[in-house]
Amino acid sequence: MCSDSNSTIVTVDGPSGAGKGTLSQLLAQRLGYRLLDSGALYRLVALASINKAISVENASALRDCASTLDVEFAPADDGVTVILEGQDVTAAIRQEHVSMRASEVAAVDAVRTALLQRQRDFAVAPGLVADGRDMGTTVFPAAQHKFYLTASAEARAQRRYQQLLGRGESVDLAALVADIQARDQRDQSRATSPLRPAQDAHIVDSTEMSIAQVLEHMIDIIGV
Ligand SMILES: Nc1ncnc2c1ncn2[C@@H]1O[C@H](COP(=O)(O)OP(=O)(O)O)[C@@H](O)[C@H]1O
Ligand SMILES: Nc1ccn([C@@H]2O[C@H](COP(=O)(O)OP(=O)(O)O)[C@@H](O)[C@H]2O)c(=O)n1
Repeated sequence: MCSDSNSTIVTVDGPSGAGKGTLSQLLAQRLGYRLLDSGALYRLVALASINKAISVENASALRDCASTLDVEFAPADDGVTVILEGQDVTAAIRQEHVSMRASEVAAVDAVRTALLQRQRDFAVAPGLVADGRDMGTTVFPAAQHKFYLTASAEARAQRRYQQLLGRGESVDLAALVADIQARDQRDQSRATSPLRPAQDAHIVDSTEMSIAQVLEHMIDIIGV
């Protein structure tokens, strides 16, 4: 199942704005584990499909796009630089229209299948923190520690709003709430690997918790 059986896997799934990326990065640093941002892979397929004018109905072209993605994740001072076909797309893949397209291409079966082994290959010793929607259910069902991070839709939209403003993107809060609801709905209702907690996941609702509190709670559960 895992590409390296000496790898301890921690999965962090949940809806948009729940804090998965932030907490996964902090956990990976604290534990000395590698990080998989699986959402970035779906965002890359989305951006590549926009650049190549591939429609979301064209499953075979999307599959080809996903299976031939020429991507590099390069460590940087402020996180990770994402390079697609030689271009730095770190900021481009976080734009709101790319988020929406990502959830559309993520509903295409052939895209999910094409990305499966690529995600599993991230597992190396001593461990991996995997951030996404189906890490604990489909990609790493045998993971040792599974989390499902959530928060109220209002809190998640507010967090995302502040985050995008901070990056200098002009955003409309009402439109953002609608986008997040549409993505949640699409992610939860798709046929393959829908967003839902794994049976053995710890559910953490961070609506009333700070980032530091969530981190300590997760570390307590992992028991290190
Ligand atoms: N518990 C929390 N309290 C306040 N802000 C948070 C909390 N968790 C995350 N955030 C902030 O919310 C925003 C979205 O978090 P992020 O980790 O990108 O979520 P996700 O990966 O689940 O979409 C970030 O700006 C992050 O700093
Ligand atoms: N494991 C994953 C990760 C992301 N995705 C899709 O990719 C989109 C973007 O994921 P993301 O994790 O970068 O998004 P945010 O939670 O950061 O908003 C999601 O809305 C999902 O549709 C998925 O289907 N499966």
